[in-house]
Amino acid sequence: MLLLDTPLRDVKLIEPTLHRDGRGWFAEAFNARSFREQGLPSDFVQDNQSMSQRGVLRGLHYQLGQPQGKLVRCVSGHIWDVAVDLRRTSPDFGKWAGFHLRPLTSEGKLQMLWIPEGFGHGFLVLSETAELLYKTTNHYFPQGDRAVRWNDPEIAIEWPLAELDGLEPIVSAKDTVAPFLNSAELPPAEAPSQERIHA
Ligand SMILES: Cc1cn([C@H]2C[C@H](O)[C@@H](COP(=O)(O)OP(=O)(O)O[C@H]3O[C@@H](C)C(=O)[C@@H](O)[C@H]3O)O2)c(=O)[nH]c1=O
Repeated sequence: MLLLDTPLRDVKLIEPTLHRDGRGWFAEAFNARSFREQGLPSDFVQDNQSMSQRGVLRGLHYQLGQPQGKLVRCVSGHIWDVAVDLRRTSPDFGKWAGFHLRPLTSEGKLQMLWIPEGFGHGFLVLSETAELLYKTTNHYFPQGDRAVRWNDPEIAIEWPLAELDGLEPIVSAKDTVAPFLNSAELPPAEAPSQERIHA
């Protein structure tokens, strides 16, 4: 398994070893021991799966109280995934990075994105449909469910909207009215690792 740095500190691309043979390929998409050895969390508690149509834009989401680190994998279609650093004390606060995710990269690699607790997460679907699988380090906590506006000019994410050929992004009612970063209720300054609730 390879762990690759990205322009955002602590956000990593993960490439599990892919074993090809005459039947196709095999990979350990997640191995708790390998994750621990690389200094990554291995105690994921929830697996989420979502399917979206072309043009769907979900985000930018995060949770207060029970922050979620997310291990994101696109298992069908093509998405552009984005992480925004919402850790107030981080030198990268407010910075974003975007990643094209597909079941396999153009070089035939399996690639996942690790987004730690304290980041906002979103994605745009560029194919007719796309399915996302992601593991989380904490359970869904509806009372702490929060979003920052996907097109906040202060964050200035360069969403690849031109790839939608004129289609307007499809955004949930909740995400359409999400606050901008300057008025959003953000996670506490210190990562509350000891307060993480894995009930
Ligand atoms: C996220 C989530 C939602 N739900 C329910 C609530 C609601 O009825 C329905 C759809 O929820 P949402 O509109 O919040 O789904 P969605 O917009 O897909 O939210 C997700 O977006 C991406 C970008 C993330 O990073 C995720 O953590 C999550 O926030 O599913 C759960 O039961 N468990 C969960 O873990």
